[in-house]
Amino acid sequence: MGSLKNDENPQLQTSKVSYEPLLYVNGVRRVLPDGLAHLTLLEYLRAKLIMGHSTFFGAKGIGLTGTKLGCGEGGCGACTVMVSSYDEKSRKCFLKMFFQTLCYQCLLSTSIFCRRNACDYSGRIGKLQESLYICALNMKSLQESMAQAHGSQCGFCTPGFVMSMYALLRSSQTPPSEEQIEECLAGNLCRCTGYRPIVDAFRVFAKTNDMLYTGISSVSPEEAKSICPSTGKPCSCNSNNVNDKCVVGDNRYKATSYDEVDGTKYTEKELIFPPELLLRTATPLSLTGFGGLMWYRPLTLQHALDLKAKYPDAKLIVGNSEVGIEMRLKRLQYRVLVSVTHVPELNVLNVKDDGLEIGAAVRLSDLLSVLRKVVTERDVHETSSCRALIEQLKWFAGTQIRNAASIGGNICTASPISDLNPLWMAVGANFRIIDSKGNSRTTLAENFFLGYRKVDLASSEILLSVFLPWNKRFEYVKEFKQSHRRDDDIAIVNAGLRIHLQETSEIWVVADASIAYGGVAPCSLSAKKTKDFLIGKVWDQNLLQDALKVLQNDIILKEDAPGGMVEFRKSLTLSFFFKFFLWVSHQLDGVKESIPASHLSAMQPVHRPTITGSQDYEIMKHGTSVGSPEVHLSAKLQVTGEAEYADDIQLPLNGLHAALVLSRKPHARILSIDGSEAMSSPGFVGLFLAKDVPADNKIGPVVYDEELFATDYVTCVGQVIGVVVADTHENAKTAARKVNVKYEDLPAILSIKEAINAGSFHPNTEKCLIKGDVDQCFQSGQCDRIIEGEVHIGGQEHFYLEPHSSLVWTLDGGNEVHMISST
Ligand SMILES: NC(=O)C1=CN([C@@H]2O[C@H](COP(=O)(O)OP(=O)(O)OC[C@H]3O[C@@H](n4cnc5c(N)ncnc54)[C@H](O)[C@@H]3O)[C@@H](O)[C@H]2O)C=CC1
Ligand SMILES: O=c1[nH]c(=O)c2[nH]c(=O)[nH]c2[nH]1
Repeated sequence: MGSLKNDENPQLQTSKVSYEPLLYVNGVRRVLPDGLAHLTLLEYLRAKLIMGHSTFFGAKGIGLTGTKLGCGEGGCGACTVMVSSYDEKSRKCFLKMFFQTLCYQCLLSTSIFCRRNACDYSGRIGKLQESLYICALNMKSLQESMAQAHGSQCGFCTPGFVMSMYALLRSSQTPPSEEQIEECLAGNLCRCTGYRPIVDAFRVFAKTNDMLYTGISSVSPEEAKSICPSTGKPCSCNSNNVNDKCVVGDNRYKATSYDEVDGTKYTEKELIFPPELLLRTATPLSLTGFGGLMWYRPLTLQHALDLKAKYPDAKLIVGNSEVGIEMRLKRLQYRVLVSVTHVPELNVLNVKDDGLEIGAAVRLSDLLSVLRKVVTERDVHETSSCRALIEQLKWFAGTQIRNAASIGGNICTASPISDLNPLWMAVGANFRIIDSKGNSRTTLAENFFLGYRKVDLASSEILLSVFLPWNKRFEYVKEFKQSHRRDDDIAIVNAGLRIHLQETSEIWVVADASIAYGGVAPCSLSAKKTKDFLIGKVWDQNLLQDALKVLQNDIILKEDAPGGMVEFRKSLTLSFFFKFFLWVSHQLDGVKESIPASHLSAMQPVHRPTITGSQDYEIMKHGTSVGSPEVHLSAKLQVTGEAEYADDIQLPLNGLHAALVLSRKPHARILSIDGSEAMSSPGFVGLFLAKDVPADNKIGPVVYDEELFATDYVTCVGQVIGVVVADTHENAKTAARKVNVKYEDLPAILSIKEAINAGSFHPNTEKCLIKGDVDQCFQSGQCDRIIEGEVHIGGQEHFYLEPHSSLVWTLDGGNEVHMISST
């Protein structure tokens, strides 16, 4: 069992408390065996038997496969679980479910939940009523609504959506608004439905005019006539007759109204927090994991600092949303992890006379709540920075990440596209740093970021807190972020801008300024020349033009800057400043009058109204389901998490895992393949290459023109060269990476342009589809408009959800092969 070594904390030598890491899952008490600190909660929850790397621990897993492993990096939401926590401050012996208790389990080390109550999503509706301490009625309503509204298609993302929505409902005192529902779903991706049916399924629970669902319209009778009975919305069919075109049958899904599901019940019914966890005194923890991993959870700052002194290379973790990715996807190996989630000094949120003190382990969603409160309580001029942070946090990843990720984690990761770091720099935040001997120092955020993921922290130091000063009168702060999409996406360029103005003789003069950008350099970057230029200048239209010229030469992006889109990114830096200038000017008497009317729209924040969508279709009644919108047969299984996917099927006890050996070259000749290092890798069982394929190595859906395993040449990165088989998936992946392939590089053609120049065309180009005569059409003079130009479209990376996996077994001594595969 996990235990704190007594020499590390004398206080515990006499203590009689249990040191076992404990969690309750769906109300069932689970003690985590030691040796599993390398596992994620997802792995623990999903496994029926827990296998270590080449060691069978014999530990019993839970087998709750309703929670899915999707992207594994905190982007898709398929692994969402609900985690209940007890509010120590209010000292109430009952649980209140907060939205911030929703966590990405796949990124969190199991033991983080030792004093928390993880509520997984799995099992039938009936089963849920028994096993959950929560009011199952509303979970059931959500599931029903999701199924009936056609909100699940492949169903892989469905449990994650239901959990996000359920957490919102359980933590809301009043029915949530449509905006809140959309916000809570921003961290969940769906690849099939296009979201409309999902949002429709959940909108039932919003506090809105639910005419759509109840049929009781608030619109005038005339308007009501144009409401399509098929979609419930105004539509082109102009029908109000269920037998007309674009009309669904009587048995179409009638979504339940908020009143029908009795939305008040879930707030009335208290959640039960396991009494054992309530009474239990938190204990420091020391656990081990595979490969000599040591995982600590200190309860005091001193203990955390002692650990840092003892293990200078120890990684502090809070949300683990960065370290988890580094260890799992980037294969970085950290021997010692120190989870500082329970260190009080790192969790402070103190509103002081001169500003806000924020502990480094404070979660982003907790900061957001405090900032929202502060802006209602303090003078408006003092909270310009707070409002900028609130806006930026709204677009920072998804809610699940914001509930887990910490301020310090974001700062110390020093990502070049961090949303918050340019703001900390702009607002003049101070970072308080403490070393393992207890000496502390402060540094300006502006001076903290030294290079690519490099910060001003010695190995003996940790970030203790951030100090956010209140704003002065006529000090304005604004945030900017441009990403490919608004929700749950990383920035292309982001920025924090601050200006302090002083009024002298009816003109506004710049007293101080700070301009910081992300996404333009290896780390967040201050536009220092622009700042120097601005100070002392009069804030008017002339300043704008001159400042843009200085800025252009201040933030330099080379043509081959990593991240590409150089011209676009350069223009973003300027346009952010332009918008900032307008936004500030608009608040200044004597300046706002000079803003041309045509520029006013540039100040408006982007506002996306809540999603609406409708589908017009014709019901063709054939006496069968064909032609009518039936709930599909798997829907019930999918919404309850019972549907079994290839990855959910438990392997037989001695089942083996395979991982592919992939080409790392775009075009090369294979000179040799050496598997010796892989063979000595833990758990290795076999390596199979082209020469081992007993039949034809050629495959293809129609024409067999691809090699199963590359023989002499590879023609793209990721081409399959072979397969390694091992006792666990992790071991198979590790061994596959150790297969040493020697290549001779050959010239690679990487774009269509290069292919045209090289005359390199696909051999089957005679098979092409032609419709009409394009040249004749252009020459006919009948085209309204002819637009000419060139468009280059890059590859589109699909954000993966269901992993590609296959389960294969043989019968009859290998003569009969069975296979289940994700499609
Ligand atoms: N996976 C995802 O989808 C997303 C990940 N992120 C990342 O999540 C991070 C947010 O924080 P967490 O999850 O809490 O990070 P974490 O627990 O993974 O720690 C991140 C880094 O910060 C260091 N660190 C944390 N607290 C520290 C402290 N007090 N003193 C010194 N070093 C400290 C850690 O050692 C580690 O190197 C950000 O770095 C961001 O890059 C942000 C948004 C989305
Ligand atoms: O500062 C960040 N904001 C995000 O929205 C995000 N998303 C992500 O993966 N990393 C980060 N970092």
